Amino acid sequence: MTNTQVTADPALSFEHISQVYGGSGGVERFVALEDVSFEVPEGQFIAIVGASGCGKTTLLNMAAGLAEPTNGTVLVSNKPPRSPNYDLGYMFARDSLLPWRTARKNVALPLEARKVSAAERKKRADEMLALVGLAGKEKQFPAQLSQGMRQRVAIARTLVSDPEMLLMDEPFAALDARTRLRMQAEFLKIWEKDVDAEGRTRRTVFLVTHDLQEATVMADRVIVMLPSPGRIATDLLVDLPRPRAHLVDEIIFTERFREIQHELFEQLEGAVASSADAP
Ligand SMILES: Nc1ncnc2c1ncn2[C@@H]1O[C@H](COP(=O)(O)OP(=O)(O)OP(=O)(O)O)[C@@H](O)[C@H]1O
Repeated sequence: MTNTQVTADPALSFEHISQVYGGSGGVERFVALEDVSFEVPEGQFIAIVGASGCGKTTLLNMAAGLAEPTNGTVLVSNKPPRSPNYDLGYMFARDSLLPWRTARKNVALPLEARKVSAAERKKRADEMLALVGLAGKEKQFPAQLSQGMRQRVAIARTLVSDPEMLLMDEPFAALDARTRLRMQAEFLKIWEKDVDAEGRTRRTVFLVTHDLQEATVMADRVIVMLPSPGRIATDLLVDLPRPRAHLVDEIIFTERFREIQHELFEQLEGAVASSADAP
């Protein structure tokens, strides 16, 4: 089940990436990433899991054009990453909504940067809010919404500009377990519906998470990383049915789900054990 898929035209590619901090001026040398290579085909949902400090966010920042590797090449749609890149959508743990803006105006924010007209912004923001089940809440401020609702506003904002790729860093980490599972299902419902003429999902997703269940429930493929130095331990295809948004509550109790969790957990545990053994 190890994934060795290489496509002619990947949405995202990391080639022999290393990231080294310090090593001069008395600052101790620290290898954050060592020879990390993988490609993400267009439309794939990939999750990166691993212990704290193994370089997950650094990889995401490289894709966003916010960090440059010490060595190696990162390509986004076959081009060097750039920032800002309006073809990318971002989602983080904290919903990062602006408290002084209504739900509608928060969702419309990425469209302002693109100079979309006010009327069109309102129309598209309201459509997205309806899609995430928040019709009628357009004029509410974040403080007037529940945490789950605020996260839905954040999903709507991420998708409103129709980005080709989504970069998500612990997007549901701030939610309680029940709400998290519901938001994962709601996100999948929208993402799985968004297909091309051949029925393939259109949008590539790069998800960084600590949560093995979240990775397995949502992704097509999971990469487990080891820390010190950050490197790939395993690369696993998740052969659970798609679409699975409507199955999320059942899938987590299936035998196959448990097997995948077990395999990922063993890799992660191995990582923890090997770093504990290190001098
Ligand atoms: N500017 C920097 N200078 C020195 N070390 C850094 C710098 N940025 C990141 N690091 C180190 O690089 C390693 C990887 O960081 P990164 O944030 O990518 O890890 P992560 O896997 O996302 O961790 P977490 O799950 O805790 O968010 C960490 O050990 C971090 O301390």
